Amino acid sequence: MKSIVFDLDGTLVDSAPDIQAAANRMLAAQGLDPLDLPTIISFVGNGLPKLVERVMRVRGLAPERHGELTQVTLDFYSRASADLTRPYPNVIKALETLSGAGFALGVCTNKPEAPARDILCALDIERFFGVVVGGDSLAVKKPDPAPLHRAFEALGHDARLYVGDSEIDAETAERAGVDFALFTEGYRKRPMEALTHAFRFDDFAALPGFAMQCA
Ligand SMILES: O=C(O)COP(=O)(O)O
Ligand SMILES: [Mg+2]
Repeated sequence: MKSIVFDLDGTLVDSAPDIQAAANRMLAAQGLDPLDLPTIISFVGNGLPKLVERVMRVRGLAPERHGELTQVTLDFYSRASADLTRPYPNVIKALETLSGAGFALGVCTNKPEAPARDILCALDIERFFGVVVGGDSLAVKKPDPAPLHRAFEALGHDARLYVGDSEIDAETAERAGVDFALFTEGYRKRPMEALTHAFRFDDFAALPGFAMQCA
């Protein structure tokens, strides 16, 4: 039976509004103007430390303060990681269908593991997942294939599918040697044709049919 691992931000959940709120609270604490949602979305993908680095660069903050301001942003985010974050339409139904059909499910995200787990719990979808690998769970992050390998190893099945929304996810799947399904409504920057994928979908209602056909 097949195992399926999901990316989190821009794939299972639209989380950018809470990420934006945390980044803007950090900026406000420095007396700086907020950033709009499209700008924040363009900074998501390589994990929270990288997002803070990008926010600092556009607001002219000294790079030496990166460690401190990453912690400030993470503290704000940890206190409110699921206030505005919602699953995309039909995500919960798809997870129910897939787990009911015997698929082993997991999460591999570049978001730090603690807020990733908090979000899954707050949205009551943690029960579907046998493993959660975060951006700080290992020494390396996606697009290094190690976090994805770790997730699939924990699920313990051979046939493998990774579901994600970004160029980072497509590259990670390619380097890990697993099939990739692209959710087209997330935070991708390049045209969907530019990303290697076995399947693409704009509605989670379409995913179980594809997964079952290749299981
Ligand atoms: O936290 C990020 O920057 C990206 O997270 P994701 O890997 O779940 O898309
Ligand atoms: Mg993503």
